[in-house]
Amino acid sequence: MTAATKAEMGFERHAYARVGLLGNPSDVYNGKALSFTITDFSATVRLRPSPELLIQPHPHHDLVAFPSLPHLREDYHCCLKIGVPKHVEVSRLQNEGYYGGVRLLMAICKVFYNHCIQNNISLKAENFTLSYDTNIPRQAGLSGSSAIACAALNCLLDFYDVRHLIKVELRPNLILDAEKELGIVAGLQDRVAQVYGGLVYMDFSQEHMDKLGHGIYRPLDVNLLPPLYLIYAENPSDSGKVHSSVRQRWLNGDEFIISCMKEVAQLALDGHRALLQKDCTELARLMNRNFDLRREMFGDDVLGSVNIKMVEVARSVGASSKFTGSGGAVVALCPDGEAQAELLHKACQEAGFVVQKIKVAPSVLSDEELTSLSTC
Ligand SMILES: Nc1ncnc2c1ncn2[C@@H]1O[C@H](COP(=O)(O)OP(=O)(O)O)[C@@H](O)[C@H]1O
Ligand SMILES: O=C(O)[C@H]1O[C@H](OP(=O)(O)O)[C@H](O)[C@@H](O)[C@@H]1O
Ligand SMILES: [Mg+2]
Repeated sequence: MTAATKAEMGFERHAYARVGLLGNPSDVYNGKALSFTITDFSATVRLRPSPELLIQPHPHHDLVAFPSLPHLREDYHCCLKIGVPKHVEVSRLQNEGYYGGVRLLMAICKVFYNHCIQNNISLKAENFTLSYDTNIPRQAGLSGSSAIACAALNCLLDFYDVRHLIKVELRPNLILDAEKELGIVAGLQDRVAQVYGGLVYMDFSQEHMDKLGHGIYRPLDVNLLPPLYLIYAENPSDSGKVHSSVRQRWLNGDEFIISCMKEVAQLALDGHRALLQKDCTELARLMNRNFDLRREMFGDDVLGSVNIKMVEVARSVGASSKFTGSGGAVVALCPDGEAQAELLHKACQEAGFVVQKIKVAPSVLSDEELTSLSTC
C-alpha cells in the first residue's frame, strides 16, 4: 500500500469502557475516585481526510431510514439485523432513546476547536470524515458516551498534530464540556480513566480544581488490582430512571448528603491504601460501603430494582459489589477466591445476569505524555 493510499484511509483511535471501583459518584461533588478501564468493551472512532467535514451516522445507533411507521416504532428492521427475533419486541427507541453518537462527535469537534482558538493553537486548514462504532452497552454505567467523545478527541489531537499542545490533565475537561453541551449530566471520573487508560487515583477537591483547572490524577500499576467481575443485565428494561434530587440537596447544603459524599470520597483514598497493602478484605468492605452509601442517598426508586438485585445476588455468595457507574452494571470482588467466584457465576446465571471476569486495560499514555504529567 502506498503512503498516499494509507493517508486516504485515515486511522482509528479507541477508548475503553470504565469501571468506578471506589469513590463514585463523589467525583461530581469535589470528591475522590479510583477507577480503571477495561478491554471488555470499547468505542472506536475513525478519521479520514476528506474535502468536506463530515460526521457519519452509525448504521444502527443513528438509524434514520425505516420502511414504515410501524418499523420506526418497533425498529424490527434493526432488531433482525442484529439477530434479535421479531417476536421479541425490542424497540431501539424505547430502549435506547432517540440519540446516537453523532451528537457526541459534533460536540467534541466544537469544544476542541473552541479550545484551540482560545489557546492560540493553530490548526491546518484540512477537513476530515469521522465515523464511529461501539460495543459498550448503553445506560450501563460503563461510560459509553464519554468513550465515543474520548476516541474522537484522540483522532483530532493526532490529525492536527497538537497532542503536545493540549495537556493530558485538561483533556477530560474537554470531553466533559462536550457532553455538557448536550445536557448530559456527568462527572470527570470516566473521562480521566479513559484519557489515561489503566488504573487511576483521582482527587477533585475544589482547591485543586480552582488552582489547576483540573484534579490531581495519579496513574497506578494495574497489577495492584485483584481479580474482579462484571455483572450486567442483557436487557436492563427497568433500570433507575427516576429523577434524583441529590444534586440539588447537595447544592442546598443538605448535611446528610454532604457528609455521605465526604465518606464516599474517603473510600477512594482508603481503597488506594488497601490496594497498595494488597488487603482484599478491606477493599471488599469499602466497595460494599460505597454502594450502601449510594443507596442511602439516592433511594431505591432512583437506583432501580434490577440494579439493586445485581448487587444483592453478588452479595448472596459473600462477594462485595457496587455500581461501576450510575447503574446498569456492577463490579464484584470475591475476597475468598476462586471457589467463591464459581458460586458468583452460578448465582448470576440463575438470576439471569451476565457475569464475566474483567480484563483490565493498560495505560494508553505515551512515554512523552507520562513525563509531561504535573507532579503536584
Ligand atoms: N452505544 C451507543 N451508541 C451511540 N450513542 C451512544 C451509545 N451509548 C451512548 N451514546 C450516546 O451517549 C448518550 C448518553 O448515553 P448513556 O447511555 O447515558 O451513556 P453512558 O454509557 O455513558 O451512561 C446517549 O444519549 C447517546 O447520545
Ligand atoms: O454515578 C456515578 O457513579 C457516575 O455516573 C456517571 O457515569 P455513567 O457511566 O454515565 O453512569 C458520571 O459520568 C460519573 O462521573 C459518576 O461517577
Ligand atoms: Mg456517560
